[in-house]
Amino acid sequence: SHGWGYGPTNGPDKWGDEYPVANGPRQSPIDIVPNEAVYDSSLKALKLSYDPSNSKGILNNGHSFQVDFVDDTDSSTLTGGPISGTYRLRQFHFHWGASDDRGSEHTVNGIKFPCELHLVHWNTKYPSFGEAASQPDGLAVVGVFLKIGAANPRIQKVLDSFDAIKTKGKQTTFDNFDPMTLLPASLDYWTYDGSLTTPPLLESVTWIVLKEPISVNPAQMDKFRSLLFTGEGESPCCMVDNYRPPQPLKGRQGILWPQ
Ligand SMILES: NS(=O)(=O)c1ccc(C(=O)NCc2ccc(F)cc2)cc1
Ligand SMILES: [Zn+2]
Repeated sequence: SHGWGYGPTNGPDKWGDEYPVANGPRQSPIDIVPNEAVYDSSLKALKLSYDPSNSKGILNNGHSFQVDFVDDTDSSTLTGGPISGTYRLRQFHFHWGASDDRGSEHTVNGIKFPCELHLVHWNTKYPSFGEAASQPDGLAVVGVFLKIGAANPRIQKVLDSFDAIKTKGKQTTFDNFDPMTLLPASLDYWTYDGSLTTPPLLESVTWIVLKEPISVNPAQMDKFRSLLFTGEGESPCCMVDNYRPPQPLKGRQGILWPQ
């Protein structure tokens, strides 16, 4: 079974064999300990401005599913917060567990959430996503925790597309979706310098993790677990537990939060 994944032979503990940066100084995710967070009055409020017409398609990439956005103009951007300049939205995706007791990548005081949303943005001072991904200030990912609670009507459109992308490599159109509708009421956040949480694990991400979770109900959470890691015609393997566990802080400045 060549290629990285989340199984016993190709999972997070094995990634360092092919991607030595896995043991680098600014790896993600991490455990967030609010009481150890450092106050930083220089931080600004997050400014997210998304154009729903930029949403393009939804894809099962064999590790998660992602909703891709047109990122050839500054029409869906992230500014403010801990970053300077303008970062463009490229895609969003999720990580989740086989059961509600796990699934998130970041944890809070060691607590795992059942799911975590990542909105991936790249710094427009670089010519492309791929170029930005290799720069220390190249990417900014907004992380949002999902908890089990009331049904979330906003996420239903995403879940309703799953029948069309059940297996690895399948994609379908996904028009006019505003990712703003997936965000909680408060944009209060923790931030730290980190990495991609999947290979190539590049240390180019300014992480911005929102404090307030959004909710989904158990049936909606089960819908995530109906996707497959495997391709059509392969013996099916449920797409679950596609999360990397927390990594060592390695002396990083604790989590900063805004005023
Ligand atoms: N879970 S996460 O939010 O940290 C994350 C976000 C994006 C990617 C990604 O784009 N990978 C492909 C990729 C990576 C680098 C490149 F240069 C090109 C493609 C991986 C992980
Ligand atoms: Zn992710």
